[in-house]
Amino acid sequence: MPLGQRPGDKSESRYCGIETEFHDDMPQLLTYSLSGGFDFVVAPLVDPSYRPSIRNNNGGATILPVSASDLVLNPSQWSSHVVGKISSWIDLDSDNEEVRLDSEITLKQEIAWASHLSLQACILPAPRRGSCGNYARCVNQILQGNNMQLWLRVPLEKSEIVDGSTDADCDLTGGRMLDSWECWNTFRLLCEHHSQLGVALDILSSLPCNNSVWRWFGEPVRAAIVHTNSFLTNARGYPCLSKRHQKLITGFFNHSVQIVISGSLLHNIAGDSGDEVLPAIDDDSPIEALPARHELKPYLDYVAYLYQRLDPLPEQERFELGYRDFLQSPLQPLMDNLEAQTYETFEKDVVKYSQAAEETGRKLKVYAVEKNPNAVITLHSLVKLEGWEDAVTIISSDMRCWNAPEKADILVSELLGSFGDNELSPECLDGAQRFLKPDGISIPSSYTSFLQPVTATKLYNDVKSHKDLAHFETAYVVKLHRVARLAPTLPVFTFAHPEYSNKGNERYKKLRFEIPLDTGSAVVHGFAGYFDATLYSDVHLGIEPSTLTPNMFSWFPIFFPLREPLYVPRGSTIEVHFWRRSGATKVWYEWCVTSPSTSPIHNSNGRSYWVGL
Ligand SMILES: C[S@@+](CC[C@H](N)C(=O)[O-])C[C@H]1O[C@@H](n2cnc3c(N)ncnc32)[C@H](O)[C@@H]1O
Repeated sequence: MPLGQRPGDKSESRYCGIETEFHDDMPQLLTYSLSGGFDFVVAPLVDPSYRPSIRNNNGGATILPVSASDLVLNPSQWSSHVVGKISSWIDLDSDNEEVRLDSEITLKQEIAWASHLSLQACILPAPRRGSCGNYARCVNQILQGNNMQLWLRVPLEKSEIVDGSTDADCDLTGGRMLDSWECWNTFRLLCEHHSQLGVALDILSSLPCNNSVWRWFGEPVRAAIVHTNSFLTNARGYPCLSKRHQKLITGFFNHSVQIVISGSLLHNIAGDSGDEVLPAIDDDSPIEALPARHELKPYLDYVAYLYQRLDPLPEQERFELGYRDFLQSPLQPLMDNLEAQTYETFEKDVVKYSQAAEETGRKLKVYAVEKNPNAVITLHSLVKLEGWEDAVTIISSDMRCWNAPEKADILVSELLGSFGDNELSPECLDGAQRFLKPDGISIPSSYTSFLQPVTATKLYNDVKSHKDLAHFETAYVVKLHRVARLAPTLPVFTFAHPEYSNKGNERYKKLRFEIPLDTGSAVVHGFAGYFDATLYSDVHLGIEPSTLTPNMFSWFPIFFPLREPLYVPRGSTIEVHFWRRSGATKVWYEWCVTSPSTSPIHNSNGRSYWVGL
């Protein structure tokens, strides 16, 4: 039973699961959990006392002691209501060879059984030590030949590094406090960022600082396992969460992370009779109705309350849902001719036009210069429709080569891309300023691009799926959602108009991003880009996050990927170089990183991505 109705939210985060112990009557366990309101169980599939070597020592091939025959549920019930929990005793990096071998056999058997049952995902136990090479090798091997999602369990815990400690062979459950993100990062590096490898975060009573927590939102976190001991008690004795926990859970809802309740009942709620009878999962199910007041229902109710309390998604967000983290090629309005439906989308963005609208009280004479012959036809119809024939003259020409019959007071243009100058506004306006009076002005009068480093596993995997260099050296327009912004933006290139100096439009900028110390270490998959434009005087318009113009949807951010994810140790500075370069027929960007490690120069000579002049 989903947590509630939220218009537009079709994401996984509507569902809440429960972690259970091994139970040899899976149908009963499932009925109890589902009729208690949970949507799925995270359950061990095999008896935890099972050890392959003991079976072998006994000399007989016994069958795997599983929690239930596959026949007790149909495949769609298994798939939608059960997430497999791999035996937590396994230790693939143990010094004890027997434990190690038993662990490997068990892991493979359990995943094979889970695949047979059609489960969508299994949760892997947290690595027991910092050095987890053999565990990762086995998981990586499984990932090569299986469609199953594997979610590595890691605690969301404090990230202070004890002086002098090393990662190697440090017991994660022991006294020294390690950053659990490091453990995850090592594991996924060993597994080459496999797209089916995700994270299940254990949420405990204490939370690390905000920066450390929020870096997880760029990682493939699939489940948040909230322990009953992280709940506080309200005045009526019911479970509730601290403000910080509430904010975190809301963040999970917004990022399609499923909540799983784990642990035992720690709240003594007076008056809960527990004698309700609820129906079984569906009519043709073999599962019988049972007395079903689940003892952890108060925790579920509280999570549902947090979900239902969320504001409805604003209409714009709903409209943009399908674009979230979806890579698009930037438009090339100069080289290509835009289509009617692209213009239609632009024109729906009222905010963009109202920012520039001005009541002059003067009679205006307008030359509308458009190089797209198809758009020119539309413009003629529009002028007729509006009765503007006396005021507007339509010119079908490229502004760079049109010979204006008279000079203008104001040059109004709309040539900006997500990164400001990336649709070649500088080149077009330089060409057009010939027909501006010496004291004439341009709207916009200037624009600046901005960049910031981001963790964006989903985008990285999407770029990587093309299996070529060119896609790693291309900029994409994308509605960023599952990303962690690791530092405030920094300005990159500024262009002002009219521009009478001869400095040209090539640019170079070196940027240094300081990652806050309390973030801990992080990984950078690329750089998010934005722009801010000064239209005139103090009127601005843009998508730079700290100053963005509300309710505007014409521009999503731009994303410049890195060929290899950049590991950024705690307290590091990221040094990035960006170039805007041009040739006879094209303009392009090149970029690289020189600290904390060095990347190749991306898109050298515009070999992979360029904008046509
Ligand atoms: C971003 S669109 C403007 C959309 C328009 N404001 C609307 O809402 O429909 C940029 C327009 O400028 C035109 N354009 C780009 N470069 C040009 C140039 N050098 N000369 C004339 N028109 C140009 C494109 O064909 C396109 O129609």
